Amino acid sequence: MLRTIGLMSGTSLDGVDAAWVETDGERIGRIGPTLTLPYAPALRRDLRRLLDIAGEIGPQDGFLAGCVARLTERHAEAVEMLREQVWESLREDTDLLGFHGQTILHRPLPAVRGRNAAGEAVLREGGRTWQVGDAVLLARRSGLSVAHDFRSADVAAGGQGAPLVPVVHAAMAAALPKPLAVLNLGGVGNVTWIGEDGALLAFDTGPANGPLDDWARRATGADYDMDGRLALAGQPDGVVLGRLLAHPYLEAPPPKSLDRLDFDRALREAGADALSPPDGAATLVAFCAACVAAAARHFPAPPLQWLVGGGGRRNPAVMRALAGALEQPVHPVEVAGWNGDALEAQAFGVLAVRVARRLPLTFPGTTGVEAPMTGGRLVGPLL
Ligand SMILES: Nc1ncnc2c1ncn2[C@@H]1O[C@H](COP(=O)(O)OP(=O)(O)OP(=O)(O)O)[C@@H](O)[C@H]1O
Ligand SMILES: CC(=O)N[C@H]1[C@@H]2OC[C@@H](O2)[C@@H](O)[C@@H]1O[C@H](C)C(=O)O
Repeated sequence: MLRTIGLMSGTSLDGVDAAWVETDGERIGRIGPTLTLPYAPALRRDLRRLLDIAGEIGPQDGFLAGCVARLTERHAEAVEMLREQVWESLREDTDLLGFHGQTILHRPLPAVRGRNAAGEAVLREGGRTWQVGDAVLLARRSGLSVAHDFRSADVAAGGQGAPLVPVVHAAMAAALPKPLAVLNLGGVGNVTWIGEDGALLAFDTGPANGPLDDWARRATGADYDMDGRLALAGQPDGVVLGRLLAHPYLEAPPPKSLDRLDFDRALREAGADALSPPDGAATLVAFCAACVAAAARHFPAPPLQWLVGGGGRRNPAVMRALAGALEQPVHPVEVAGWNGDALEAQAFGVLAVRVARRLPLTFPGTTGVEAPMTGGRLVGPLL
């Protein structure tokens, strides 16, 4: 087994999650400490701007380079701090880092020829997914090998490039009763369905906290709707919700995945901007839950239960809406003994070892690739 630190900077742009895990890429051994280092407001703002301009800039862009340097530095700090904690608690060091980086653009090839996930006609150009972060600098700063660039080989092979975590969900859920649905509610939502025979089906459900965070920021100036207070004070608007529910992404069969901004236009066109702050928040919460219910219609068989990870499980308005929209029991992943804040970071530790061992990262049932595919790249000292 290798001792890894997985590092995830998610679509919420709130900071870097880091987690220590011992693993051979297939099984999980000891699970060590985890931490989250938030980004300074200025970096958060600049990363948010990067998402808006990513389609128009190239890899040499000066603004991008400045952001990447600050982002990588924050990751290096997270590694340094976590290694200290691991040494204090376990007297262990680390062999390998799994560095996801920050997705600033995600436009995989449409799964259906000539149509994007929203059903709109598009030219079938080469697909593209872009995670930024300087793996060479992180390897130099830490003195460790770094696995990175986890998604681009899959997209180049015609896959969706996301989600990647399902194979790790399946490993963690080995002893749990199936069928099982594991839902991650980050900026975007994604679900992993695991069948009784271990079959995997995984895809992005729709927007989750992303639009809700943007809404809360405009309405209250806060980074997110703390404890769902705004949403719990409002009522979902039936007309706006009805328009959103007609979005073709919901009915489109998997494989499918989303960019953090993919629904912004649909939300504007549905008239969400005209709603009061509480009703707008309640409508976005209801839509997030309805997207998950729509996702369940693509499952081969109903799950026995839903395990929910990611920041969305901390929002009581979201959890209440999910319980109302889904037919099976909904629990935070903690009921299975998992850590819902660190799950993605832990997964990138496991995926890093899969990169090093050339084990597949993606599968026909997860990203739609034709056959199980390896991916990712390694830099730094040889293992
Ligand atoms: N107490 C809380 N009340 C309401 N919402 C919360 C709370 N805590 C976290 N959140 C939500 O969770 C979000 C962060 O979730 P998370 O860290 O899972 O996202 P991420 O990993 O960046 O996204 P992704 O999984 O899409 O990459 C916050 O932006 C916020 O919307
Ligand atoms: C392109 C990209 O970064 N996608 C993320 C995003 O955040 C949630 C959802 O959209 C998921 O598909 C994916 O992340 C998780 C970690 C994954 O790949 O499994």
